Amino acid sequence: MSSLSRPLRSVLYIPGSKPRALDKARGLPVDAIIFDLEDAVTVEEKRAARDTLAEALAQGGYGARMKIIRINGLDTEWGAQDAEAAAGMGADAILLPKVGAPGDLDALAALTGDMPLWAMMETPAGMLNAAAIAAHPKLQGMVMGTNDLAKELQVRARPDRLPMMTGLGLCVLAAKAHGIAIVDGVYNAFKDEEGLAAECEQGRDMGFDGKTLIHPAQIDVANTAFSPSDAEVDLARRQIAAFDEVMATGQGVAVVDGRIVENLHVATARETLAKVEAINALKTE
Ligand SMILES: CC(C)(COP(=O)(O)OP(=O)(O)OC[C@H]1O[C@@H](n2cnc3c(N)ncnc32)[C@H](O)[C@@H]1OP(=O)(O)O)[C@@H](O)C(=O)NCCC(=O)NCCSC(=O)C[C@H](O)C(=O)O
Ligand SMILES: [Mg+2]
Repeated sequence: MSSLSRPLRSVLYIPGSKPRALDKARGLPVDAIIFDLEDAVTVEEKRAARDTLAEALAQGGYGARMKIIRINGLDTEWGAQDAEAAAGMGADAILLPKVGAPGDLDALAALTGDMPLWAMMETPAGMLNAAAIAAHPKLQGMVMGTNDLAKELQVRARPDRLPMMTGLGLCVLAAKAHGIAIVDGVYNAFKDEEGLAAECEQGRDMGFDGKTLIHPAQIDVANTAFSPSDAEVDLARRQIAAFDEVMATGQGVAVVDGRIVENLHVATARETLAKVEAINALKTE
């Protein structure tokens, strides 16, 4: 399944250094896991985390969840060895932090061969170069790094994320223009369900495929927010049925709930139903 066709509602970071969390993740209802060797791992644990992670992945048990390994930057003492090791761990993709330009991905690809790549979008240069980064032939997905971005931009945290909007919007545009996946940044207050739900809804409305998470308590909120609601599914079915009906009479526009339905709306409706099917398929795998 390509990154675009698989559900990415909930994407959980797991520190590669924590065997208990690595084990727990085997039973968590997440769509994807980011096995982290970067910020969630202390300097002292960096090398050992690589081995701990390799063991956990060799043992398996992560089912249909997408497996992404976040390595350290290639400008660090661990990056190159992380990249070479990660390429052999059976993951679905390798995620490079702080991507500023397509050349950063070329450097990674030279170490990881045919592995699909993902990019952390979390620097001002990354925002300005988002379109060129998204166009990289090996790139299959982007992850917003809103903590690093806030630090670099020296902005204040606000519930409406206004200071982030330009960057978030540029990255969504870039990902959509190049047909790759894009996942929103983390919500740090992991015990604040209401705040998380509001931020998930904002991300969903902006076109993100899902949310990156830091704690299991955040999974249900993200899965709900990024799944089509019952009302959306019902509307999609009625739009398709109404459009089929008018088409049979030689017309190209139907009306449902007082709004026009044309072939582009039917395409969106079909995507909604396909998403539900993909989510259900994940549950049964
Ligand atoms: C935030 C935490 C440090 C909290 O940990 P802890 O105090 O252990 O939480 P709990 O006691 O509530 O944990 C309950 C059980 O859940 C397991 N657990 C906790 N977190 C995870 C997880 N992420 N994945 C899997 N399992 C998890 C615990 O092991 C407990 O299990 P059990 O003992 O069996 O009951 C901790 O949640 C944590 O470390 N989270 C990850 C932090 C992280 O990954 N940070 C880096 C990513 S964020 C980032 O870098 C984004 C980006 O780059 C940017 O710039 O924005
Ligand atoms: Mg970061």
